[in-house]
Amino acid sequence: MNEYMINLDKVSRTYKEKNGTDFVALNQISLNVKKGTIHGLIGPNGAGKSTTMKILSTLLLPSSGTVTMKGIELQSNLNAVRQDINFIYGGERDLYWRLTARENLEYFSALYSLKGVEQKEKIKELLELVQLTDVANKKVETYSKGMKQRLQIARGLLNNPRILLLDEPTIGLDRQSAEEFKNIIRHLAANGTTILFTSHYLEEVEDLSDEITIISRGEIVASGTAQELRSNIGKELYVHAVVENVVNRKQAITLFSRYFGDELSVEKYVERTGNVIEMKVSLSNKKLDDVKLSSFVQNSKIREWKIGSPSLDEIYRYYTTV
Ligand SMILES: Nc1ncnc2c1ncn2[C@@H]1O[C@H](COP(=O)(O)OP(=O)(O)OP(=O)(O)O)[C@@H](O)[C@H]1O
Repeated sequence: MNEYMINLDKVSRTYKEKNGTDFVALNQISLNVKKGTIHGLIGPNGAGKSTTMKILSTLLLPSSGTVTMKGIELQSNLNAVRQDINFIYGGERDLYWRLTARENLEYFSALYSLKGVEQKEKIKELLELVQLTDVANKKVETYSKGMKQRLQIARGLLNNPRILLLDEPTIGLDRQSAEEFKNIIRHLAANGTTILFTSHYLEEVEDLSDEITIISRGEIVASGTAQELRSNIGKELYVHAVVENVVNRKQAITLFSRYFGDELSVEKYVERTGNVIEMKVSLSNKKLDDVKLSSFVQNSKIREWKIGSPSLDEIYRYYTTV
């Protein structure tokens, strides 16, 4: 049996631009999401996240490549796949504000042919899960953003989906509402639902995801657990230094190289503001000696430095900074 609930194999998607030319929004992306895991998809604006989510939620067909969900090839089995997936977009779309939460769920459950006792039971169960039982008979327009978003989850679970796709689900939520939302997501994954979500909140992505994929300009640039992404770029050491009075990037790198020689393996992320160069370098030598490092710091023009593992934000910038 395929352990992957979502599998994209060399999937591309092209959009026609107004001037008639083709724009490649996704370029041969391959991605696997294991059953019962939470997978975060991150990338800059325009990277192709929503396009990926739309393809998986069957709203958009890929231009080429193969999409397999729960072991079934998507393109020729749309109905079979649709039964077992659902998607939730962030923001406040997809709900009828003049209706109560219960009425919304009754309406949407009818679309899945749920009726009678079965429908009643399902709605009761979901209202409890998202903690809206007490306000179930109030109009949605009186709800806070967090409550609306929890109702969206309930809506998205009406068909007992085995795969849940969430596009920026916590957008606009305050910390506490986002926390409540994440707890529901964790609960669902623990019960076997496979979850793929996009977000621009990297802290949240790291907190929630079993695996993370970084997409940039329509291509997947990294994928794995946060730990794997970390070790891919930084081995054990990661130096963040602010270098002053250095004329250019090359000279800043030379400063590091003079001390660390071949151990200096990556110097991709460098930002310059005035005459301060902020650089993050990974060093291949895991047992970097403290004496060597402090002598380096004293003798160079480094103003601040710290050693540690790269944060997801640093990993993200490393992979998405051109
Ligand atoms: N219908 C369309 N027609 C033409 N180009 C499109 C269309 N939809 C998306 N694009 C382009 O495809 C690229 C990928 O868009 P997509 O919405 O998938 O990115 P995204 O990663 O979700 O970005 P964001 O974080 O801003 O939501 C962008 O350059 C976008 O302008």
